[in-house]
Amino acid sequence: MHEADFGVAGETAIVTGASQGIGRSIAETLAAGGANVGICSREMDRVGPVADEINDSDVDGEALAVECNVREREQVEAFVEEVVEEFGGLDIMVNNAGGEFVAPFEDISPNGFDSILDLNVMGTVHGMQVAGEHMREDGGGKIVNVASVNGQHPAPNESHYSTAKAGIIQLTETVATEWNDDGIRINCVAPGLIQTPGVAETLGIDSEDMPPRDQVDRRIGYGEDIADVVQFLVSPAAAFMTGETVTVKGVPRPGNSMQHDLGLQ
Ligand SMILES: CCCCCCC/C=C/C(=O)SCCNC(=O)CCNC(=O)[C@H](O)C(C)(C)COP(=O)(O)OP(=O)(O)OC[C@H]1O[C@@H](n2cnc3c(N)ncnc32)[C@H](O)[C@@H]1OP(=O)(O)O
Ligand SMILES: NC(=O)C1=CN([C@@H]2O[C@H](COP(=O)(O)OP(=O)(O)OC[C@H]3O[C@@H](n4cnc5c(N)ncnc54)[C@H](OP(=O)(O)O)[C@@H]3O)[C@@H](O)[C@H]2O)C=CC1
Repeated sequence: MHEADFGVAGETAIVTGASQGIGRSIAETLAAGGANVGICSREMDRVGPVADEINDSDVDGEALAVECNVREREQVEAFVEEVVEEFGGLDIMVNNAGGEFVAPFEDISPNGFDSILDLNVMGTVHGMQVAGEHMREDGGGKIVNVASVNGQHPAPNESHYSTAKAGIIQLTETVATEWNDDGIRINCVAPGLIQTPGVAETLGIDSEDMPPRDQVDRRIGYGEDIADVVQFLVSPAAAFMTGETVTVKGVPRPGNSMQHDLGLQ
């Protein structure tokens, strides 16, 4: 009998942008699955407590928090090095840190457009290249990049962000073909609207009374909806998947009454 293996126990993972939101959910989920997690954000005061919470809990995985801005190559190199030294290797890299502001195309300055490309695309490039070097030396690994449905479908006032997230999808597909022989699987997750502090800040959407996860319509997503798919993608169960983008958006946009109520379709 075949039994599906979604396990990550004993592996070492890095999750960027894990002081809150989707990244925090991914880190907590992987740690609960027994992986040791290196987590970062731009401020130790914000990411440190997440590591403390994991380490004070009864999950099997341990956490190490490091202050790191993913837009700075040297900081990413130092972050990855510290995690490799602490936990003795690197098996999983989740490039989650990202963000946006919402503005019409004509109002976005060159520097504004560049800041979103730099954070989302170059932040992912740094994470992939630095982690990839360690993984190649160790005989392989798994990388998951966090894109967005905005990289797949047009939406007004998201030109910079959609361009960046579409770039992440192409980056995933292209590098997956290059690093296959190194034993590195690279996949991408494209979330729909997920309830996070960043969404509350950027879009003003804070759905406090969330329906349960087993209800697919009339709700936006939980961080755990993305974390569970990330764990699948880095697990042995996804051994035959690389270069793929998995969309996680609940009921397809035209039918999701919650997203309609929020004025998003
Ligand atoms: C139906 C399904 C739909 C799903 C939609 C889901 C969408 C969710 C997307 C998410 O990513 S959620 C998480 C979002 N959270 C955040 O993005 C955090 C909040 N944002 C920020 O912190 C910042 O905007 C940034 C993205 C991190 C950029 O930071 P940076 O430090 O690089 O920016 P600044 O130095 O402040 O500015 C650089 C440049 O950008 C211009 N700019 C900034 N904000 C705006 C704006 N609102 N409108 C126009 N331009 C803006 C700013 O003026 C600077 O340009 P110059 O003035 O120097 O030319
Ligand atoms: N929420 C949603 O609906 C969707 C989100 N996404 C994507 O999912 C990812 C996470 O989004 P979400 O959880 O909503 O975002 P949040 O804004 O809630 O959290 C973003 C996280 O990234 C960290 N971060 C931001 N910039 C940097 C940086 N330069 N270096 C290191 N860390 C950084 C923040 O930490 P700190 O501020 O402490 O540095 C924070 O931990 C992003 O890539 C986003 O684009 C995609 C589709 C939909």
